[in-house]
Amino acid sequence: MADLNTDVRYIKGIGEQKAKALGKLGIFTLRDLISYFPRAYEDRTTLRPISALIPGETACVQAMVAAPPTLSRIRRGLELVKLRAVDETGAVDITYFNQAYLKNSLKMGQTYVFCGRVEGTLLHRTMTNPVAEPEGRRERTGRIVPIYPLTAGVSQLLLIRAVRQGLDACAGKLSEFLPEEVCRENGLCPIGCAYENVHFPASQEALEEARRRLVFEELFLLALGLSGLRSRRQSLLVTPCRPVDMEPFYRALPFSLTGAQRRCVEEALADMCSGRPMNRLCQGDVGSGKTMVAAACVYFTVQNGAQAALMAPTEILAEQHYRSLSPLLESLGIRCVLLTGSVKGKARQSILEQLSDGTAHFVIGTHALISGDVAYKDLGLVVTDEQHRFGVAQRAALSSKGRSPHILVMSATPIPRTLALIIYGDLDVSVIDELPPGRQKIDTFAVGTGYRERIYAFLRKEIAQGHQAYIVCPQVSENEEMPDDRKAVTEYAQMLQQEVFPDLRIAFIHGKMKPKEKEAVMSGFTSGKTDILVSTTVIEVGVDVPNATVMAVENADRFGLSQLHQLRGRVGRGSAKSYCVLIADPKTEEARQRLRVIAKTSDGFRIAEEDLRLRGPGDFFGQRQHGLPSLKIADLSCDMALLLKAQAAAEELLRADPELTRHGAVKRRVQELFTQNADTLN
Ligand SMILES: Nc1ncnc2c1ncn2[C@@H]1O[C@H](COP(=O)(O)OP(=O)(O)OP(=O)(O)O)[C@@H](O)[C@H]1O
Repeated sequence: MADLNTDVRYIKGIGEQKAKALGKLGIFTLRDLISYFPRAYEDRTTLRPISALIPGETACVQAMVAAPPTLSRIRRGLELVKLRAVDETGAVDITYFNQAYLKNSLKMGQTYVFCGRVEGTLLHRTMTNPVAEPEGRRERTGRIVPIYPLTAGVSQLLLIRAVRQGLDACAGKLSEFLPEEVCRENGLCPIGCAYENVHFPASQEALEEARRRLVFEELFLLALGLSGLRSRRQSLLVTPCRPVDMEPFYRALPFSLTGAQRRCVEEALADMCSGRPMNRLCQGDVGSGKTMVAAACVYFTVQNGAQAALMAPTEILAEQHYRSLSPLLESLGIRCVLLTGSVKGKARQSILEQLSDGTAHFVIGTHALISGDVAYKDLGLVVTDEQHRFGVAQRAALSSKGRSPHILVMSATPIPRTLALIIYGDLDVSVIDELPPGRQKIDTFAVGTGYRERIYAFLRKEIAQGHQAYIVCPQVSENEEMPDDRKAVTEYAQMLQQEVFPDLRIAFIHGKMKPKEKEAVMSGFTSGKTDILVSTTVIEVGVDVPNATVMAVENADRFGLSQLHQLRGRVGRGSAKSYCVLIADPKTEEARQRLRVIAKTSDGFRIAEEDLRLRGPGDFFGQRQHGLPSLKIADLSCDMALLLKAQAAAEELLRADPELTRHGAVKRRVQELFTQNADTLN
C-alpha cells in the first residue's frame, strides 16, 4: 500500500534511471510528485474540424491518417516522417522531424487527435511535430493539459503519467489539515479536489479553485511560520537600553533630519529600550538618508556603553561610510575603526584588539565583521544591508559573539508592506517616505545610441559648470555567461580620454581592481579631482557624491528596473539639478517597456512593483530571499489579495491557539515547510 512517503519508484515506468532524473527536480516521494505543480496549462479541450484551422494559431484537430506515413532520410541526423490526415472538411499535411518510430505507430485508417501550431495557408494547411494521441485517450489532448518544468530524461508525458498514478495512489491519503472554519471563511475547496484539479483540471473554473486553495495553503503556512519566528524572538530578553539625550547628536549634524528620518530613529530607539532584541528593517528610497538613521542608532548604542558594527555590501561603501561617519561620530567622542578584507597584518591585529577590549566603539566593514576571528567586548548593535541576506543563521553567529545584538537592516527597495513581511520574514518595518528638502526631480531620458555625440556634449556642459558625471558601461558580449566588464570599462575610459575628452580628467573603476586602487579612484572622485568616472555596476549601491549630476548608462536595456533606479539614485543627491541618460537600442518590447517606465517614474515604490510585475517574483526573490522557504505555487506579484487573507487567517488562528497545540496537523506542516530550509532557519 502506497502512502505519501512512498518512493517514486513505486510508480509503474519509473526505474532507477528515471528516479534519478526526477530527483533532479526534487521529486523523491509520492508527496513530492503530486506537489510538483505545472508551470502552465494549455487548453486543448476544443477539437476543431480541419476547415476551421487557421494558420498561425495553435489548435487541436481530430482526423484520420489517410495513407501510410512515409519516412525519408534527408541526411545524417535529419529524418522526416510525413503523413496526411483528413476529416470530412479537409486535409492537413503533417511532418515530424527525427521521430522515425512514428512511421509505424501512426496507422493508416486510424483517428488521432493532433495538437500544435497550424502552418501553411488556408488552401494547404500543415502542422509540424504536433502532439498526437489516439482518439479517446485524453492524456495530452481533448482537455486542459498541464505543462511541467522539465529536466533531461523527464518528458511531459512521463510526468503526466507519473502524476496521474501518484494521485490515484494517494487520493484517499490526502487528509484535510486546514481548520474547517478557515476553509469555510475563505471559500477553499477540499484538498483532494485541489490536487486533482491543479494537475488535471476538469475546467478553467476548477483550475482556479484548485490554485486558489493551494496558494492560500502555502501562504497560510508561511505566515504561521514567520509569526512563530517573530514570537520566538520576542521571547528573547536583553537588558533594555536606557534613554539617551540625542540632542548632542542632532546638533552635530550639518542638517536637520527629515520628519521621516526622525520617526525611524524613534522607532528603532524604542525597540532598543524594549528589553527585546531589535530586528528592524529601515526601508527608504535611494538617497532618502538611511545612513543618518543608522548613525543615530550607533550614537545611542555607544552612549549605552555598548559597541556597534556597520556591515556594508562592498568595500567601496564601507570606506565611504567610514569617511563620512567617522568625523561626525569621533567629534562626539566615539572611536571608529574600519575593518575590511584588505586590512591585514599589524593594522588588523590592532583593530581586533581594540574591538575585543572595547577601546573601539564603532566598526565599519564588510562581511569580515562577523568572521571567526573578530571578537567584541560587548556588541550591542549591528547595522546591515539587505543584500547580506542576513538570515537567522548569521544572527545566531553574531549572538554567539556577545549578547543578542540589536539588528537594523537597511533597504533601498521600497516594496509593499505585506510583501516585506514575507520577504524579510520576521523583521519589523520602518519606512523613510520623504526625501531631504531641496531635492529636485532627476530628469531621465532614454535615447538610442545615435545620440551619443549629443550626450558627450551635454556631459561637457555639466562639467564646465563644476559638476561631475558617471558613465556606467557593462560589456555586451557574445558570451553572455562571462561578460568581461573590466575590459569594457578600461577600453571605454581610454577611448573617452583619447578621442572625446582629452582635456577632462577621466578615471575608471571595476570590481576586480585591488581594494587600494578602488579606494584611490573613489576618493579622487569624491574630492572632485575626477570629472568623469567610468564604472561597472560596482557603484550601484549607496555611493554618495552629491556633486555628481549626470548618470549615463550604456546598454541600459541590459539592466532590470530596480537596478536602473539604483544607478539613477547615484545622482540628484544634492541640491543641483541632475540628469540620467539611458543609452540603448532595445531589441525586445519588454526592454523598451522597462526604459519607458524608468523614464517616466521616479517613485521607487512604483518601480519596485513594476519590476515585480515585469520580471515575476522568481527573479525578484531570487536576489533577496532571506533563506525563507521557497514558494511552490504562490506568485506574489498577483496573489497579493490572497496573501492578505492568508495572513489574517494565520493571525486569527494564532490568537486562538498560539502554540498550535490544538492544530497538530497544521503545526507539522509548518515545521515541514521550514525545516526544508533548516540551515538558515533554525
Ligand atoms: N535630512 C537631510 N537633509 C539634507 N541632506 C541629507 C539629509 N539626510 C541625508 N542627507 C544627505 O543625503 C545624501 C543621501 O543620504 P544617504 O547616503 O544616507 O542615502 P541612502 O538612503 O543611504 O541612499 P542610497 O540607498 O542611495 O544609498 C547624503 O549626501 C546625505 O548627507
